[in-house]
Amino acid sequence: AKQHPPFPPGPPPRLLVGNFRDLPTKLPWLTYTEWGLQYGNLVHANALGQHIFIVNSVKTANELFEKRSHIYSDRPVIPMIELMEWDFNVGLMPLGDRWRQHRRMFQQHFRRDLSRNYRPVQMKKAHQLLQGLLESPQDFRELLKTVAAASIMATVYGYDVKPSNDRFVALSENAVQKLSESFFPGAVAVNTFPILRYLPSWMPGAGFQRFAAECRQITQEMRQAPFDFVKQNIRDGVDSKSVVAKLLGASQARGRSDDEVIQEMAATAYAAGADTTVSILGSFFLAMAVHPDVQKKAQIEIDTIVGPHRLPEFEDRPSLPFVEALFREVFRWRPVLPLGVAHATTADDIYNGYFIPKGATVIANIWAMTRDESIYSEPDRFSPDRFFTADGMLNSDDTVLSFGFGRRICVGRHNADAIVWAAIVSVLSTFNIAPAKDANGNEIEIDANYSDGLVSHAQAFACSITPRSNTAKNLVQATEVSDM
Ligand code: HEM
Repeated sequence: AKQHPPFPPGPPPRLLVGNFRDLPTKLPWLTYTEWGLQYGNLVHANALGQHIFIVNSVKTANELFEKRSHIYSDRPVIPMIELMEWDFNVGLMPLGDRWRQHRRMFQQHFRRDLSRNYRPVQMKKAHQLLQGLLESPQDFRELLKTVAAASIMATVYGYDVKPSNDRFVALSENAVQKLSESFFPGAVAVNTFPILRYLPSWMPGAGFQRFAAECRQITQEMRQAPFDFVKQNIRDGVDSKSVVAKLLGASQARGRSDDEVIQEMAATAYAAGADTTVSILGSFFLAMAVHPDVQKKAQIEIDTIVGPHRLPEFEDRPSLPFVEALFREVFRWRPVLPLGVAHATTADDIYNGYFIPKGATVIANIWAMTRDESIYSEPDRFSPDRFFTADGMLNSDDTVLSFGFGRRICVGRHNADAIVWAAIVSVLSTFNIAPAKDANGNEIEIDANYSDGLVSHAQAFACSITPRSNTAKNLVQATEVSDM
């Protein structure tokens, strides 16, 4: 074998299995962050011959994923994804023409300037969230799922999701659920290190083949059903604005039939955008329930700028710096995908004298980056004030690390940014979020544990959600009337 520079430091490998047994299966980002403190900003591990690199600082992430994006933009191969026919998802695709075509299609409809077109519909969905909170505040978690699904379905398919038991949402949830089930057994290690799927003992048997066949059928239906809905609407002359309608129009104008790619792209928007949005909004509710002082400060800002007679609009955003800082802090405090989505290398590389081979899995430990004490003092504390300069101006730290890096950076981020801001500002302006009380009137302490998995969620917690005032209540009710 040819000589190469050393690998970066990491936990000492064992005979044959390497670090396989060191790989954490519970909240792995915490262990990786400890490894970072012990070994450095770039940690090397080796599981059964697969090289894994963990990037623990923003600086190293920028050096590798951004400046050397020509090397660090592939995805690790996941054979089971293909078996289930989930490989239509651009986020899981290896680099190549197919990825480029899909990514371009997303780009064309979700880039920053065009994302503005979706704002009215997103604000409307945020207002529907308010109506839901008024009617059944105890169901807020379900309502967050609805607002996330509804904003994407409206944008992509021009489809208005029903408040409950919506058939397209059920189809997609089912398919996404199957996808995450497929990550078992050994869930987290497998999510993070897809190569482990090659392990003979984990090789799926006939049961798995049946499971895969079932998945294929569901994902097929998930792509087809809402797509047919759009086609029907186009024939009826009632949809020209949804992403799918526009893509179909453009492809027809070029005399092409791109139905399949369009279906795939649309279904991916849901798979990538719904659960992630639910997670960040859940963290917002949690943060507000435990930090009444922060909530109050944001509400005072909104009251001062927007006044009591209307709800906030996107145009208010630049005038609401504290809400902006709060928005940034939610994303920092609880990054949605604490380990991002794994990248892979397409060539050998040397960084700071260390060797990173072609085909390695490279993980952005976003959790560690958001806990970096040299940038964020007392990182576990929820404090929007950290985003202000000494003279009270919003600072320039506006990169949302939660959206990932380089050529693979979240292609829906402008859309996500808008719906999350719209929901946050709308809720703050009209509701108070507080811990729930028990029968004796004592506050129930909130247990803020987070789930494992690619997308991490706050586990169920109770909170009290009440209108801030009668005026606020009236405003919420009034939006309902105008939507009818
Ligand atoms: C709060 C909401 C969201 C978060 C936190 C989030 C986060 C992420 C992250 C971490 C990645 C991987 C980046 C990397 O590889 O470095 C990603 C990729 C992606 N996201 Fe998002 N996302 C969100 C919402 C959305 C929405 C609403 C859409 C669609 C409209 C979307 C579409 C995608 C797609 C298609 C990819 C794959 C890109 C590729 O591999 O080339 N995301 N997202």
